[in-house]
Amino acid sequence: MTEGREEFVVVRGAYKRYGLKAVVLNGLNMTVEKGTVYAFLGPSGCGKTTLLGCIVGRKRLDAGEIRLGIKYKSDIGYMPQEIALFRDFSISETLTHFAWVFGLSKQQLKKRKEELYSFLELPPETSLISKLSGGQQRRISLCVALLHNPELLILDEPTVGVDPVLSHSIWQHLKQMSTVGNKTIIITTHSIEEARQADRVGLMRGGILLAEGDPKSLMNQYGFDTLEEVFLQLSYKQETGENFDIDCQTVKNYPKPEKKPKPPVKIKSIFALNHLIAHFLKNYFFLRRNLGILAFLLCLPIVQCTLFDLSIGRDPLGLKVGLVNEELAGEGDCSMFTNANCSVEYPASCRYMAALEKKQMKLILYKDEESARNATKKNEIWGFMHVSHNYTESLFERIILNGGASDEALANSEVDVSMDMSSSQLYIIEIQYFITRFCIILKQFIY
Ligand SMILES: Nc1ncnc2c1ncn2[C@@H]1O[C@H](COP(=O)(O)OP(=O)(O)OP(=O)(O)O)[C@@H](O)[C@H]1O
Repeated sequence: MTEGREEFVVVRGAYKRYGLKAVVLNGLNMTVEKGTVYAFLGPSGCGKTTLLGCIVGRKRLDAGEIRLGIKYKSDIGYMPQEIALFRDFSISETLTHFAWVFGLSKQQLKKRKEELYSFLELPPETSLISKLSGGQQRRISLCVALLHNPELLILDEPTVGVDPVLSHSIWQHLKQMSTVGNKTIIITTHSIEEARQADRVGLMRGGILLAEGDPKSLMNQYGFDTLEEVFLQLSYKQETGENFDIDCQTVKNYPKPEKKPKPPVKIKSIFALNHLIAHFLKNYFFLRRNLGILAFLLCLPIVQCTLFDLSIGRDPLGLKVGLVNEELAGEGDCSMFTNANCSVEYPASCRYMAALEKKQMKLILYKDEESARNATKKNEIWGFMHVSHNYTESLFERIILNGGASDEALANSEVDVSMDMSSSQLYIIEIQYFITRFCIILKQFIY
């Protein structure tokens, strides 16, 4: 520890495993001071990315503690190892989207763009991310992490695929950010040569930090001229030491706290307008380039509504329905009445039956309720209706009370008509008609 420097990232007794056996962090301790560049060195697969994921709150430790000098996720600039960019966007669209995510104003974005473009040597703004080389994409990813000038920068192998001159310039810029801007930076790298430029290095292997300190002191302490030799020496010591398991597959006494430690950072607020706009912009940029998908998305609700209406939105056709018409003494023969407009002679139940037949229901007459019920049980009909003997009378009473009614309302009125059909039967009708209609429409599409 350097005297007078504040601890900014503190990891104590960090444990993390995937599944039950693959222990990746095995009680790791690490300290990063404010305003320094910390290089995190270790062989591939030793758990560097996992630890960084826990620091930024993407992953959770099984046990241990991480303390940060910041509270919120938005104070971190994180460049993941994988290229997490929208491939369909141009560079300008990508930066505009992330500027909204970070809540930058137009002027701030313009200023940051000018600064970052000059030192990262980025391609023209209109270039599509998908058309850039791997190294160029990584530089855009780095640019995004630096965009909001965060207090803590976590960069997972930022210089992979970048030429040595640019890599040197990136390191110089990061060092300047830490000394002038008092920013704290953690970088993972495989390059021991690069790591020498850092203020402090952490050498990780087998789920723990073998050593940490400033590169020169480490080399002095172990009596070597290069960090590589220091690392080799420490690795050798670790392997020949007791209780060392190279793959960390079995760890005795793996801690099992009652609760997993909480992530070290929180989000500022669950709802933020700038995030909503960023999300909207993301979709807008995407759809602007994919007009086919836009057309499909616009048409989908129309197609869905049409299909829904065609399949279950209509009246069932050809439904066999029983009818017990007490008004006509169970005969249901309407031909003996004169069917003239406004004829008081013509029974209302006859108009009712005519209206149902117009709806293409097949009316089957039954003399009494008993026989209609039996037919329903035998599934000969879907259900039956019961028209009471004073249907016309009560209907007229109602019409007089309501001050008159149209002929159609009269015919469609359901006064005193009971329908005997269980709700499960109604559901079956709906489903049956839905399937039939759907199959018909599908057939039309196929042929
Ligand atoms: N989600 C996961 N599920 C299971 N195992 C995982 C998962 N993520 C990582 N691992 C394993 O954990 C170990 C550490 O992975 P991690 O990515 O942290 O290593 P690393 O040191 O960053 O490697 P590299 O330098 O190659 O990027 C690896 O053996 C990896 O296979």
